[in-house]
Amino acid sequence: MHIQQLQLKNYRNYESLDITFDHTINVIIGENAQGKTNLMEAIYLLAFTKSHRTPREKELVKWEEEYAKIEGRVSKRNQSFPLEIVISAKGKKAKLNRIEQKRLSDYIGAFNVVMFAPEDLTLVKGAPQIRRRFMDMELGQIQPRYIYHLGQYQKILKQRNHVLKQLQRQSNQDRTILHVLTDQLIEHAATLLERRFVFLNLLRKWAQPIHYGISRNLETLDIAYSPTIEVSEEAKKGKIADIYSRKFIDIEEKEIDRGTTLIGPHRDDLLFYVNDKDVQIYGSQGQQRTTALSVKLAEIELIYNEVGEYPVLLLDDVLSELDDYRQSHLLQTIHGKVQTFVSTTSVDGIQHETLNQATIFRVKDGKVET
Ligand SMILES: Nc1ncnc2c1ncn2[C@@H]1O[C@H](COP(=O)(O)OP(=O)(O)OP(=O)(O)O)[C@@H](O)[C@H]1O
Repeated sequence: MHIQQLQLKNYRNYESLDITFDHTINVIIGENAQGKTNLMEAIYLLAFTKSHRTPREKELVKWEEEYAKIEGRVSKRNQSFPLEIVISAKGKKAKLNRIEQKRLSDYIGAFNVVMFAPEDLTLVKGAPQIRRRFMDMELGQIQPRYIYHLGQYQKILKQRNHVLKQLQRQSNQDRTILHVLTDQLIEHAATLLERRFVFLNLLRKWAQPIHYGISRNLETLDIAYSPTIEVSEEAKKGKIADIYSRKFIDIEEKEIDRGTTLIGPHRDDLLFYVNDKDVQIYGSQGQQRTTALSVKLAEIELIYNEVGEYPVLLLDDVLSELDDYRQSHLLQTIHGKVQTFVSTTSVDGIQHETLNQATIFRVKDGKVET
């Protein structure tokens, strides 16, 4: 899969841009605050319709302008098709093949991207929501239906929390609505959990040999899912739903007392173990980095296996953060098969072979020169 062309109109600090990319490696060089990450973000946005760094879409529109437009031409399975996102005060429109898609799940998945940015180095160490977001984004792009269930789950969760808050204030109220919402929540929670278990199994399968290789055969990696209920990873939706039902009955008084939903996929986490030790607690910074890199490289293979084509890889300001050995490993893994974008302030710290193979773009004040 490749992105062949990118056109921007009033996007961040780009007034107007039209560039074509190399199918192998594209290196984007520029001083700080010139627009390198903005360019990566625009490619990411074409895949997910969302920015990787802000939930506030207004920020993406160039200051003093009314709207931003991001267009891309992508080739997948020997076919080329256009993607378009327009953001304005009226909201966001996403077009696939020039046809507006009303539901996110009809758009996401057409173009697959894996981003590795400095904040991904906190995948292991950071807060649980970073790991949940990672699972949700990756699952969403290989199984668009997952996005539908996630959206429904979040909507019902909000309503349920609202009802729990009302009951907290006046606990002798009728609980019928709470029970209806609980059943609806369980339906989607069980689907999300079942799909996360399958995803985790695949991620583990691909990440383990990669981690072993990057650590020069010194470290084994394991990844575990940490749910809020006692359930086996092999459990199917029906069984998971039963366990949730029983647990919700058990904790009903506690939930009313706290005024919030205490169990469910929105509270789950992923745990990473290196040589059987929890790497979040005991891992060195190097081990945490290696784990994050292994997981990202595993995602590339996972998408290839699920979708049948390699995704586009965006390395925003991270290549020079990796030592020579990790860089070589990464470059060997992607060589000749993954279209890659590397952004950096300087070529120092980037291996010469990478630069020899690459097309170089220079970014200055929202303009790009090749
Ligand atoms: N909505 C916007 N309208 C106009 N300019 C914007 C907007 N949002 C961000 N910018 C500008 O974009 C620039 C930042 O670009 P970007 O984040 O791509 O930097 P970068 O080249 O990746 O730099 P660094 O190496 O520091 O990460 C800043 O000058 C910022 O003021």
